[in-house]
Order: sequence, then C-alpha cells, then structure tokens
Amino acid sequence: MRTAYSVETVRAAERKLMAELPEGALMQRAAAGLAAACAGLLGRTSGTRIVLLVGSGDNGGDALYAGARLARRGAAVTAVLLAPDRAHPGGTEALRAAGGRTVDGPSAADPARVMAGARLVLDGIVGIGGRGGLRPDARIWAQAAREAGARVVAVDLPSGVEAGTGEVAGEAVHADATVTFGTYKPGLLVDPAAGRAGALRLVDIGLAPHLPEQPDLEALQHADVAALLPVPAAESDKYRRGVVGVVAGSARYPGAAVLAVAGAFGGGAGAVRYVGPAADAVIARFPETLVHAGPPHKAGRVQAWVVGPGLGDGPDARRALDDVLDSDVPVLVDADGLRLLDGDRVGARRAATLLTPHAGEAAALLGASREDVEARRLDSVRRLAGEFRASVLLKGSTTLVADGTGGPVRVNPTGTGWLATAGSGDVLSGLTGSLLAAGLGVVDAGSAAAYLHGLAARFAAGHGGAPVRASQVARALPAAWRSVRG
Ligand SMILES: NC(=O)C1=CN([C@@H]2O[C@H](COP(=O)(O)OP(=O)(O)OC[C@H]3O[C@@H](n4cnc5c(N)ncnc54)[C@H](OP(=O)(O)O)[C@@H]3O)[C@@H](O)[C@H]2O)[C@@H](O)CC1
Ligand SMILES: [K+]
Repeated sequence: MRTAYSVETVRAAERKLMAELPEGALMQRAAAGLAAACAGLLGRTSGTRIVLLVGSGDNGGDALYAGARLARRGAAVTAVLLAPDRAHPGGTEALRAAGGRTVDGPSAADPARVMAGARLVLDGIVGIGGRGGLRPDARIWAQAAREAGARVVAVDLPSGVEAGTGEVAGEAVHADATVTFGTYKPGLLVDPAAGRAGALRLVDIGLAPHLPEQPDLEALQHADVAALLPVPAAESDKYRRGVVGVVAGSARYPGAAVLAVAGAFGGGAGAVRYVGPAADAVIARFPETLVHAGPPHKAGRVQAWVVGPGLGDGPDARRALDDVLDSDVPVLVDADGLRLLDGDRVGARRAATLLTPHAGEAAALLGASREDVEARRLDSVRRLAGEFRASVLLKGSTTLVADGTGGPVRVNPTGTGWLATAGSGDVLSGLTGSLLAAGLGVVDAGSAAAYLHGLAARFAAGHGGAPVRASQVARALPAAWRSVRG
C-alpha cells in the first residue's frame, strides 16, 4: 500500500525527526537519495550536463546538495538561482566547492543557452512550502527545460502543484520523474497534480516512525487487492459467495443493464439477480442471471444492491430506487440513480450506501461546476461523503473513494484514459456491487473494484494501447483477477 500524508503532518513528523539528528543531516539524506536516483536515471554521470532550477527554500537546498554530489561524480552542473540572494547558502557553497557553477536566474539573458545540451534538469523551485502555480520567472525556466528536451526530475514535488490536495492553481512543472522524501504527498497521487509527477520514487529519510498510523490517502497495490478479493472455499455456496441484485436498464438503455450484470459476474458473485425491463437482453447475453419483473424487495434474497445504470428518470425508476434504499443491505447508487437521489433517504439508511458519480454527476450533487470538481477532486469527494453521510467513489483519472467518517481516502493507481468510454461505469457498478455482496466493506469494495477495472481496461487496450469498449473491459476482468492473485 502506498500512503500519503498532509503537509501539516509531514512537517510535524519532520520536526520530531530533526530534533533527533545533527543540523542539516536530514537534507543530506534527501540529497543523497536524490543524487543516487538521478545517477540511476542517467546511467553515466561523468561529463553529463545537468541544470538545477533552484528556488528560495529547502527544496532548492536539496537540489543544490544533490547537484554537488553529481558534480563530484564528474557531471557538469549549473544551478539557476531564481532568488539569488535567498538560495540555500550551504547548498550553494557545496555546489561551488564541487566545481559546479551558478547563474543568476532572473537576469540571465538566454535561458535556452543555459539549458543547451542538458540531459537532466532538477526542479528544486519549490516543494511542500509552495503556494499557487509557478511564478513568471520560474515559468520561463520550466519552459526552457522542456524545450531543451532534457529529462525533468522534480525534487519532492513538481513545482506549482498543491502538495496537500492535488490541485494545480496555474502553471506547474511537467516532470518525467519525481523523487520524494519520507512519504508520498496527496498531490503525487491525485490528479490533476499527479499527472505532472511522472514516475514516482520514494527516498527513505527515516520519517516513518514519526508519522501517525492513519494516513490521509492510501493507494492499493496488487498484494493489497489480492488480500481483499473473496476466493470461494470448498464449502462455499452462492449465498456465501454473495448474491448481488442489479436494478438497471430501461427500454431506452437495455445495454446498461447488460454491462452492469457483466461487471457483477466479473466480481465473483455467487449469483446475480436482475430486476428491470431489460431482462430479455440480459438473459440473451448471460443466461445464468436470475431475472425478476416485480419490485426489487420481492426479487428474493440479495446481499447488496446496485441501482441506477440506464434506469431513466420516470416514476418506475424512482420507485425502484426508493425500494432498494429501503433495504437493509449495502446499496450502490450510480448514474440515473444519482439524479433521482433523495439525500434524506440516504442519510436515514442503517446499512452502507456507496454513491459512484463521475465528475459531472458529482458537480450536480454538490451544486458546483464539473471543472471545479475535476480541479479539486479530493475536496469534492470528501464534501460529497460528508453532505450525504454516505461513502462516495468519485470516478475519473484518479478515482477516489471516501467513507464519510474521515478515514483515509483511497486513490486508484490503475486508471487509464481508455476507460473514458460509454458503459465503463456500468461495468464498475456491477463489479463493485459483487464485492459488496461478498461482504467487503464499502471502501474496500470500491477501491478493489476500481483497481481491477483499471487493470482490465489496460489489458483490453493491450500493449501499446488501442481503443476498448466497455464490454471488452468486462471480458478482461478475469485476466485482471489472475494478474492480481498471481
Ligand atoms: N523540512 C525538512 O525536514 C526537510 C525538507 N526537505 C525539503 O524542503 C522542502 C520544503 O522546504 P521549505 O519549507 O523551505 O519550502 P520550499 O518548498 O522550498 O519553498 C518555500 C519558498 O518558496 C517560495 N514559494 C512559495 N510558493 C512559490 C511558488 N508558487 N513559486 C515559486 N516560489 C514559491 C516561498 O518564498 P516567498 O513566498 O517568500 O517568495 C518560500 O519561501 C521540501 O519540499 C523538501 O524538498 C528535505 O530536505 C527533507 C527534509
Ligand atoms: K520541486
């Protein structure tokens, strides 16, 4: 599991750790890890041109000390000091002593000339002390770095992103890799900031013992998902494996029912009950489905419900939604179900409720704009969970799952742009419902399902990548299970 902590928590842990260590030791640990990562990336340091972009804080100090280490290995290192009179004094001295040179950033006439021939640029403009996007001087240098074709390695964070939230208020560095210290920060895992970070590398500086047990953010990895997935034992029957009920589809959108049921089978439910007007289409594709035409509560035993995909917004849809919300088993509400949702009814439920909006649906629920939700994903998912007193899975490039009780938010690392296709959300809803029916908690079910779903899309897109349809994502779910369990 990858975990991330807020900036305040990181600062508090750093203070405790620093109190145990000699002055400057922590920065040396960071710089040593950073220099080693850069040397690894370059392969050869001797004679290699490296440019450091150095801001006014300790982030610039890390870059300068790492630059000094690389200069001692034979690299030709130039530090561009963006605030020359406030650049880290010890770091500047160490770099010069190692044979590196410094350039006054704001008064340099031609950034392109400074960058010429650089294979690596270290972004030490700003780290966890940053606020807002890149300032104009920094922007010019970040742009010159990209135009020079150098690999950009961000120190701790890509400069210009909000470390604690993943927001990007203005311009930010686009890094090929980020070397971060002590722990991941939310901005490295949540978009839009995560999309600027490139490949992540964590350098151990001894911070872990000083961090609280509960992180702010968690990202599952293969082994975590494998441990969550239900595997049938010899004595399992369909109820032990979980029966999931799917209330989805309409005369107009029968396909949504088929895709949600496909997802439900892909989640390993012992049985899938379908309730709604698209039974013929469902049976034609999945003859093993148990179909029912009456109200959901008369459908037979169900251990979790999925309601909403392609449901439409007529009176039948509303009745079916309310019927399911009156049940005492976990309920996942998606798509049209979210448009019809009665917040009081959700708040009054005793069993768990999981809302699974995409950004547009989340915006409607929050009375915000879609752009706002996309720009502030972490804040949006937490607000939704708080307002509806429910768990929320916010779909998108970095899908988030919040439980509404202030526990860690889960962020999905397997997402892919290929998933932005009609019907892929229907597959996810069925898949998640299946895991709920098997007895997983809402956050575990949502995050494990998002993980498998992303992986399945990647497998369906294949090596190199090709467009996929939602039904292909569902078909690739067994491969995703095998990959995780193997
Ligand atoms: N603490 C530790 O133990 C360890 C910390 N470590 C390292 O220290 C980093 C944190 O260092 P930090 O606290 O000095 O802050 P930092 O991020 O360098 O920037 C602060 C300065 O930037 C400025 N600034 C603000 N916004 C800006 C913007 N948008 N664009 C441009 N400039 C902007 C602002 O200046 P001002 O607003 O006054 O002009 C402020 O003074 C951390 O990320 C890690 O790399 C490691 O060595 C491990 C041990
Ligand atoms: K940085």
